Amino acid sequence: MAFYEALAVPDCVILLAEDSFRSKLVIRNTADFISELDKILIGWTSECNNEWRYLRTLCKTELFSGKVLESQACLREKKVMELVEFLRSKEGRVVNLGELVFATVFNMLSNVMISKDMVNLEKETEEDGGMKSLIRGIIEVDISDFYPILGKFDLQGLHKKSIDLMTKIRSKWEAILDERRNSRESGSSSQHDFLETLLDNGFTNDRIHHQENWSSLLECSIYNKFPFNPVKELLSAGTDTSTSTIEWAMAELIKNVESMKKVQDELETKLSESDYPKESQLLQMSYVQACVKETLRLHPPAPLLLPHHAIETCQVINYTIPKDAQILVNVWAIGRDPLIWEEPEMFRPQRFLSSGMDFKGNDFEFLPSGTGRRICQACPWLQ
Ligand code: HEM
Repeated sequence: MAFYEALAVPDCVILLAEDSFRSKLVIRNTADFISELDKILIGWTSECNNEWRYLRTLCKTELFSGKVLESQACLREKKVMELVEFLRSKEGRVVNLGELVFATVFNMLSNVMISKDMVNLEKETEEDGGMKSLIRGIIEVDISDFYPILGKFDLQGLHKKSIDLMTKIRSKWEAILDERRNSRESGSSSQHDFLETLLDNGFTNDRIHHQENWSSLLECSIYNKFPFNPVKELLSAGTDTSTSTIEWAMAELIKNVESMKKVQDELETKLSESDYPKESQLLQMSYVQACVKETLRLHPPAPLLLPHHAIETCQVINYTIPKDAQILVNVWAIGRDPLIWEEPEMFRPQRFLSSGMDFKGNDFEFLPSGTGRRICQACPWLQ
C-alpha cells in the first residue's frame, strides 16, 4: 500500500505517493505564470486573496448551499426530462449523446446563472448564437496553460483563435447584461438568478467584464482563453466536467454489460413509483452512485487538477518544493495506482459499494474534485 501524505503548504495541499513520487507530482518554477494570475478568476487565481474569498463565499451561499441546491432541483429535473423526451422522439435514429448532454448541462447552469436556455438540443440556432461552439472553444485545453514555456510557440494555433472567441463571447455577454440592466431599471426584472445576485452586490459591468484589464489580459496566455466573469467561469467549469463524466459513464456501461444491467435494474426499482426521476431518489441508488465514483476514478475530468502554487519553500519527505513552484497533482495516476486499487484498469463500481470513499477531498486515493481550500466548489455538495 502506498503511503500518502498530505502537506498543508499555505494555499495548497500536496499529495505524495512515497514510492512513485515523481510520476504523481510535477513541479516547476512559475514566477512569470503567477504574476499573470494575480487578476481575478475563482479557479485560476494563484492567490487566495480577498477577491477570491469573496467570490467563493458568494458562490457557496448563493449557488452551492444545500438550501439553494434543493430549491433548484426541479429546474434540473425539468432539463433532464426535456432530454429524455427529446431522445424518445429520436427513437431508432442515431444521436450524438455527448452533444445532447453538453446542451442539457449547459442549460441547467445557464438557467441558474441568467434564467435562460442558451443552447438548443436539436441544433445551434440563431437565438443561441452558436454559444455551444464558443464555450467548447474556450475550454479547449491549451498545453501552454500547464507548460507556459511552450506558450510563445502556440503549438496548437490557439492564441489567435482565443482572441477571436473572447471578443465574440464578450459581445454576447454585453447584450445579456444590457438587457438585464434595462429590465432592472424599468422595474420589470423578476429574476432570482446568480446574475441578479452579482448586480445586487454592486458588480458593475466593468467588474463583471474586467474591462479595465481587457487589453492587457489579451496579451497574457491564460487570460485570453478563459472567461473573465464569475458567470462565464462557472459555466465553463461546470459544463465540460459534468459532460465528460456522463459520456465516460455511458461508454463504460456500454462496454460492461453486467454493470449496465445492474444500473437498469436499480433505476427500474427505484423509479417505478414516480412519473419522472427526482434528484432525491439518487440517494437511494447506491449502485448508480458507485458507477459515478468509478467513472471519476478512471476518467477524472481534470486529470492534473488545476495548477497549485507553493507560496513558500518547504520539504516534503526527501524533496524540496521551492517557493513559487507550480504543483500539478496527477490524480489520474493516483486513481490507477495498482498499489491502491485492485485491477485498476477495470471498471468495477462494486469496489465503492462497501468502501465509504467519496469525493469530498478526505480520501487522498480518490481526488477527482481536488482537496483542501481550493477543492471544487460544486462537488462536495453533489453527494
Ligand atoms: C463532475 C463534475 C466536476 C468535477 C470532477 C470537478 C472537478 C474540479 C477540480 C478537480 C477542480 C480543481 C481543484 C484543485 O485544483 O484542487 C475544480 C475547481 C472548481 N470547480 Fe469543479 N468540477 C466539477 C463540476 C463543477 C461544477 C458543476 C461547477 C460549477 C457550476 C464547478 C465549479 C468549480 C469552481 C468554481 C472551481 C474553482 C474553485 C477554487 O479554486 O476556489 N465544478 N473542479
